[in-house]
Amino acid sequence: MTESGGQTAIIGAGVMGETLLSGLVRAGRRVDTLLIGERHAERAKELEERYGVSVVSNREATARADTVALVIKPQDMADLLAEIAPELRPGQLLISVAAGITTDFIESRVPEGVAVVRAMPNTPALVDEGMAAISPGTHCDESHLAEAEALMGSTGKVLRVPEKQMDAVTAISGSGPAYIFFVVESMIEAGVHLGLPRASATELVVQTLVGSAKMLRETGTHPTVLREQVTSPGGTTASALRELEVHKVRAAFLAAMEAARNRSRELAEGS
Ligand SMILES: NC(=O)C1=CN([C@@H]2O[C@H](COP(=O)(O)OP(=O)(O)OC[C@H]3O[C@@H](n4cnc5c(N)ncnc54)[C@H](OP(=O)(O)O)[C@@H]3O)[C@@H](O)[C@H]2O)C=CC1
Ligand SMILES: O=C(O)[C@@H]1CCC=N1
Repeated sequence: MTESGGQTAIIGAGVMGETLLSGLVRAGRRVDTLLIGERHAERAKELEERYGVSVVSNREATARADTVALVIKPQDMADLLAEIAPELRPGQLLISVAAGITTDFIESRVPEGVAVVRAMPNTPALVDEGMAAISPGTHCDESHLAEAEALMGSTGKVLRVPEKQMDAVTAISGSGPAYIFFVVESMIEAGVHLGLPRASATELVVQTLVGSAKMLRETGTHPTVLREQVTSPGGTTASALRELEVHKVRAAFLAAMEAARNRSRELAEGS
C-alpha cells in the first residue's frame, strides 16, 4: 500500500466503499492520503465526520489520486468511466470491484496505459476477515498488482486469479456471505420452531458457525472428515443430513452458484 504521500481515491461510498475505507483507516492509513468521491451531500458530510476524510468530486479525486478504486454498481460503470476518463493518465492504477465488469470493458473506456485491476472483495472485510481476489488487466505490472493486493489485503486475505475465474469467484466468495447468513437465519428459525427462545437459538447458531469455521481454518481437515466426526452411527446428525439430501440442498447450492456466476456474466453485458 502506498504509505508516503500517494493518494488513493474511493469512488462510490456505499456498503463496499465504506467497508474499504474503514479497513484502510483501521490498518493505519493516514486519512490525508485518502479521497472519497460521493454524490450525496448528506452522505459526504457523514463520511467526513466519521473518518475525517476529504470528499471531493469524482474528477478531482481521479486527478489527485495515484490509485482510484471504483466501488459503484456495475450498471453505473460506463457513465462513471466517461466522467473520469479525461482526468486519467498512463501509469495510474484503477481498481474495480464491480461484479461482472471486465478489465477489457474498462480499458476500452480509459486512456491507453492506465493500469486496471479487477477485484472481488466481500463484506467480512468489515471485521478484517475479508476474502478478495484480484486479476490484472493489460497494462498492469507487478507493482500495480502488489499495490492492489496491499489495498485489498488491509481487510483480509487476497488471492491472485486469472480473470476468467472471476465470475466463479464472485459466485463463491463475493456473494458467499449472503448464503451463510441465509443458512444461519434458517437454523435460527428452526431453533425457534423447536421451542427455543430466539436469543438462545441465535447464540447457539452463531457460536456453532464461528467454531466450525475456526476448525476448518485451524485444523486444515477436509470438511467431509469434520462432518463424519459429528455423525454418530444411527444418531441425530445422520437423521438431519438425510433430510438435507432428500431436500436436495447440495444440488440447490450448485444451482445457486451457477445462477450467480451467470448473473455476473450478464452484468458485463450491461443488463
Ligand atoms: N456488497 C457486497 O457484498 C459486494 C459488492 N461488490 C461490488 O461493489 C460495488 C458496490 O456495491 P455496494 O457497495 O453493495 O453498492 P451500494 O449501492 O451500497 O454502493 C454503491 C454506491 O456508489 C454510488 N455511486 C453510483 N454512481 C456514482 C457516481 N457516479 N459517483 C459517486 N458515487 C456513485 C451509489 O450512489 P447512489 O445510491 O446514488 O446510486 C452508492 O452509494 C458493486 O459493483 C458490487 O458488484 C463486490 C463485492 C461484494
Ligand atoms: O450481489 C452482488 O451483485 C454483489 C457482488 C458480490 C456480492 N454482492
